[in-house]
Amino acid sequence: MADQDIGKRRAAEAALEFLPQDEVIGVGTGSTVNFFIDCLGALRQRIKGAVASSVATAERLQAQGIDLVDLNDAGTLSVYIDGADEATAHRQLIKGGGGALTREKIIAAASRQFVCIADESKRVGRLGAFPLPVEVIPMARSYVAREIVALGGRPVYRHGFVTDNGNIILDVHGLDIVEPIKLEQTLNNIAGVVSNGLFAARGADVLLIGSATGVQRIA
Ligand SMILES: O=C[C@H](O)[C@H](O)[C@H](O)COP(=O)(O)O
Repeated sequence: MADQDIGKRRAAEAALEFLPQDEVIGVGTGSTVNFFIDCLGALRQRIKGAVASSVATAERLQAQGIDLVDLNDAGTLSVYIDGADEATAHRQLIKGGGGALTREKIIAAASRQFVCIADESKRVGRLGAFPLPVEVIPMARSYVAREIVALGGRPVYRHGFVTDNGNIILDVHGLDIVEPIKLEQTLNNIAGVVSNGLFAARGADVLLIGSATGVQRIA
């Protein structure tokens, strides 16, 4: 197994410590979370079920025999486990490489604790080298792209990709993100933007960084 996958798996295994007893948990999307779901299968009796942040995650959870729960029926979740594309020591994140950012942000907001799992390649000093995903209502694509250019970004349309919500993604390159909370709000205020991949105002509560040598916990 490649070192990056070893790091993902170690972080995923470390997140099992945060599993509550007899409660519904939130589960994110991506290759790191897939390691977590695979471990969760053996512990499925311990939880009541899971709220999935994507169709792909829902299918993988079901394959492990884990009951799916609609967020509207779940109330506040005690814990949400998800990965990231970039993470800082302040636990601020870029997410959405897999296009699941909006449902991820909703579930994170509805959870008391957000545990982020990532391999060490995701750790950055400053956010923005990874193109920032922005989910946009299809008819607003050109308008939103122009507004993003005015902010200094270079939006690239993710061709052929439709989110689980029926929207499109603009991946924004060239942003040097000095004030992540401010930029997160500014992007959200553009008409037609559904959400963006900055998890800054509400970052992770716990960050588990896995590597070939172990897991670093940042809380
Ligand atoms: O939309 C996808 C999610 O935000 C993922 O958590 C993120 O892209 C990280 O994915 P991976 O674990 O595959 O690197």
